[in-house]
Amino acid sequence: MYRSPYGEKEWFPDARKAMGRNRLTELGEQMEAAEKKAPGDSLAVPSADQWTGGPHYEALRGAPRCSAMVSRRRGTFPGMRTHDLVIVGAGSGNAIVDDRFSHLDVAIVDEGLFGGTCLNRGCIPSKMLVHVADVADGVRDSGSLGVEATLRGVRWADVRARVFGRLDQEAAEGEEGRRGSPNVHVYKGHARFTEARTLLVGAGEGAVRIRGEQVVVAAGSRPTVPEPVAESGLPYETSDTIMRRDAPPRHLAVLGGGYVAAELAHVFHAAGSRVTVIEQEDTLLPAQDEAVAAAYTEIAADRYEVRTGTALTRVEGAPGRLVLVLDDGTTVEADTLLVAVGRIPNGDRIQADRAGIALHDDGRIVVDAFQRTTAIGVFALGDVCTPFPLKHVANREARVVAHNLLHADDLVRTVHEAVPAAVFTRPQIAQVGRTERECREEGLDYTVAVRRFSDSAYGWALEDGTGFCKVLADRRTGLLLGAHIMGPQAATLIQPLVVAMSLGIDATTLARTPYWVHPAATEAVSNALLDLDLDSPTP
Ligand SMILES: Cc1cc2nc3c(=O)[nH]c(=O)nc-3n(C[C@H](O)[C@H](O)[C@H](O)COP(=O)(O)OP(=O)(O)OC[C@H]3O[C@@H](n4cnc5c(N)ncnc54)[C@H](O)[C@@H]3O)c2cc1C
Ligand SMILES: NC(=O)c1ccc[n+]([C@@H]2O[C@H](COP(=O)([O-])OP(=O)(O)OC[C@H]3O[C@@H](n4cnc5c(N)ncnc54)[C@H](O)[C@@H]3O)[C@@H](O)[C@H]2O)c1
Repeated sequence: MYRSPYGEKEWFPDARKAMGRNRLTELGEQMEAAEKKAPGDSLAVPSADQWTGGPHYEALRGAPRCSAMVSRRRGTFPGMRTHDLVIVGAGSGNAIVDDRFSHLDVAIVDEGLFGGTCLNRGCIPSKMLVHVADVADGVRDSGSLGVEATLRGVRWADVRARVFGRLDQEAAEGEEGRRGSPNVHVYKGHARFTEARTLLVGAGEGAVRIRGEQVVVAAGSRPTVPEPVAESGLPYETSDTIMRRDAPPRHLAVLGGGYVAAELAHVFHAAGSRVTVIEQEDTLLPAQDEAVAAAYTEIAADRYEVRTGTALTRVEGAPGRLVLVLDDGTTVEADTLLVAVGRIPNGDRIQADRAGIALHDDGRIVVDAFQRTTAIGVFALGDVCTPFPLKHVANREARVVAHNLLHADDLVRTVHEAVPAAVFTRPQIAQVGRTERECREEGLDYTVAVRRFSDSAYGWALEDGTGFCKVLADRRTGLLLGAHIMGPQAATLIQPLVVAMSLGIDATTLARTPYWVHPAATEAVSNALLDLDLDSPTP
């Protein structure tokens, strides 16, 4: 008998019941043979032929019409509701359903607000607050431009009301819109699998069992809380909570020096908080290119108290008078602690094993290039599975899943090449492709060029002293390997470099073929490209 990768548990029990033992055994043997040939995570996912399009998938697609399933549809198992499609997670998962799905009976399940992390506690509120911080700091720094202006303060309560007044309304309207849709059923509650493509939503007497012919898991991720913080029993904030505070902290200690720390330290510093950032690595933003990490750490140290190369041992004190004890023997006293040390995918909260859905060691759901999990009929997308926990990636994966749900015989892949990212701090930071360290570690024959904003006319206008564009290219082909920008509007300036990397346009062609507006900040980009020392530059 076939033993699944999940131990004794049968891999697809309902299909097994519906189709009989032989076909499942055959499928299992094929998977075992594939695993022996090339072991690894990706092989835990059934091949395209096994999953869709092939004879096995056709048999499984037929499964709902088999007698066992039909009897369920007729209500042999009272309480079970069946749908053509069940989506767990109304963040990026909610974006799947459009007019193409109007012929299907769709269920959307969420235990929280529609719009998920991005709308309610992530990208959008943080960027709305960062813009306020940019304006406030712009006023503070305006003296260097010869403008006499004094910042009288940031009206936090008004800012918060404006930001969340708008976003809460968006979330509520998003849910109402779905509830009003004739083919969509909304379930509110925590969902976990009980068996293949079957979920229990909610708890206790109100719990509902639902089943999908196809299921999409878009359950996102949550902030990691390290043990010393959790065990202290003392209050702490995460990105989920801190943006909705009544007032900025007097002294905010931020544990972690990554994305969330860089953005929210900027927000609260601009709003009047004193800020201390604690990062276990030797620089802030340690995952960035070394030039960016070093430059940003220096800038941050001018504004905040920065403790790098040290980890938190324990939290003492009392609410509002926290004492963070660090492993270098020092302490930080603060009234508020923001925990910003990364996020955990929510795959561990859905009883994935009961549905035959495999997880990576880091908790992400295993998916193949078509976003298919190891369980037939179950897709995943976004933070719960992706190696790039970013909203534009979740959106792309949602588009791929939407297509693949409807076109089992013409699947499309998610391409994770040239994924850009931006840190919306002051100054902005953006990146695409490899860091210089990655180029070195991969032994690539690369060349690098750096152009400072202060070398271009627009940099003079900005009186910018810290911004730069760093580009890395393959010396022989001239193709870009990576790009890193720190400075005003870096998140926008990176885009031509993303386009070039995605479309295979070499650095010289990019610099010389299109016109670049003079005297715009983009000249720092075009000039960095022209500075590359390439073996065979195109004319
Ligand atoms: C502070 C912050 C700022 C960010 N800024 C940016 C940015 O500027 N740009 C960017 O690209 N990315 C940013 N991100 C990352 C981005 O928010 C995420 O990558 C993206 O929102 C993930 O989308 P998702 O659909 O995978 O998950 P989510 O949006 O988290 O959606 C998951 C949904 O599933 C629900 N759910 C989870 N488990 C269950 C369950 N068992 N049952 C029922 N419902 C469940 C949740 O309630 C949630 O609504 C930021 C993140 C944070 C925290
Ligand atoms: N602008 C954006 O796109 C944006 C903004 C915010 C968040 N995000 C997403 O959310 C994710 C989570 O953000 P984040 O800032 O929480 O994580 P992160 O991975 O960006 O940074 C976490 C930092 O905490 C440090 N760290 C870990 N444990 C620590 C400890 N015990 N003590 C001190 N330092 C510790 C790590 O070395 C790392 O530098 C990001 O990876 C990103 O995908 C994106």
